[in-house]
Amino acid sequence: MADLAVGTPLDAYLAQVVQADAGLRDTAAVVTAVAEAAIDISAVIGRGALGGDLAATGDQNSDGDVQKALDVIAHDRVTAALRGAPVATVASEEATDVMVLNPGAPLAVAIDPLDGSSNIGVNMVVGTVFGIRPAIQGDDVEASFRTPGTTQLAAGFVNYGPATTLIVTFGKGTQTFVLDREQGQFRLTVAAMKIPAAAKEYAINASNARFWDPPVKAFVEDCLRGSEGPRDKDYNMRWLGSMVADMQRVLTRGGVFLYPGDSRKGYARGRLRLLYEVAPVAMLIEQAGGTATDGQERILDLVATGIHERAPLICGSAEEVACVGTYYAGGKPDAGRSPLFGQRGLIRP
Ligand SMILES: O=P(O)(O)OC[C@H]1O[C@](O)(COP(=O)(O)O)[C@@H](O)[C@@H]1O
Ligand SMILES: [Mg+2]
Ligand SMILES: [Mg+2]
Repeated sequence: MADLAVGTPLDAYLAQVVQADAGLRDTAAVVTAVAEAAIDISAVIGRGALGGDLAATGDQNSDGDVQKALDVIAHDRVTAALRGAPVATVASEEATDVMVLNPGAPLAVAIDPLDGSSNIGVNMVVGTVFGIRPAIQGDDVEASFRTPGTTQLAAGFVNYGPATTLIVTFGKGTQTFVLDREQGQFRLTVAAMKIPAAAKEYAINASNARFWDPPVKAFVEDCLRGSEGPRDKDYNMRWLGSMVADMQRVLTRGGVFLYPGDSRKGYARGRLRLLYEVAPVAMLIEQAGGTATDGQERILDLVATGIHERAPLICGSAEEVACVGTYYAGGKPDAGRSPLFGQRGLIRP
């Protein structure tokens, strides 16, 4: 693919993707559909409470989360756009079962229509996540989603932040586009995102520390010990309550994001869902030179047995993710001897 100038419109970029690989024509059409829905959703979010209470609660979704008005608005906008694209089936966070849109169409799409729902109503960053796979035809509508993340033809997310951005990959690097509101289109700003291998920033919800598995406790403990501990460097911490927001930071400046399994009821495999959050992000991260595991296994090799199945996610700068892996493999000193916290670790009995 030719180098692409900053400012290249999304449709011109997609034309080059298809020119380089005609087999991606339908996939590019799906990205166009998601981008068009995202422009609408961005306008709804940009009006805030002037457009009504976007945080108004309704029913529960299949994962037990209370749906907010914006969850449903985003779900309706994205699925309506996908109905006009070559999409056979959709697995959405906001629909209990697989949705059949266009029987016989070539693609299956997993979507988190609105990621970061706890940020709705407080003017914080939220997003839309998608992963596109070949559709497996036949009566079993879930079959297309019981394949590993390596079958994804493309993946991406939109961030409704100070700028509305689209971060996408077709398996040849990870690109960033920004919504040009005057032109009403996304335009290229980064042709190939690169995650630094080393980092000094970690993202985890520290309020769950007492529930974490010992390797995670030990890793975070050593981050807290900073240059006085085995990591031999001082860390910064971030947790934005919105996976897509944390991921744009990790993709842009490195770091390690952790949503591990923990001992809370229902959280043995963490909180994030494999098909429409973890696998799309894993493709973006790997295509930007990072790594993504569940602590031990490569995320993109995992196969979901149910469309709302959860998976732990440890991803970002390769050296940091590898370091977490050594804790899972039992290869790190017991931080319980930490001089910083005496015999009792800060977060371990
Ligand atoms: O509230 P917690 O446990 O810190 O979890 C925050 C995580 O939950 C999520 O909001 C889950 O996604 P949804 O909002 O789409 O359900 C992630 O975006 C975010 O990283
Ligand atoms: Mg989500
Ligand atoms: Mg969601």
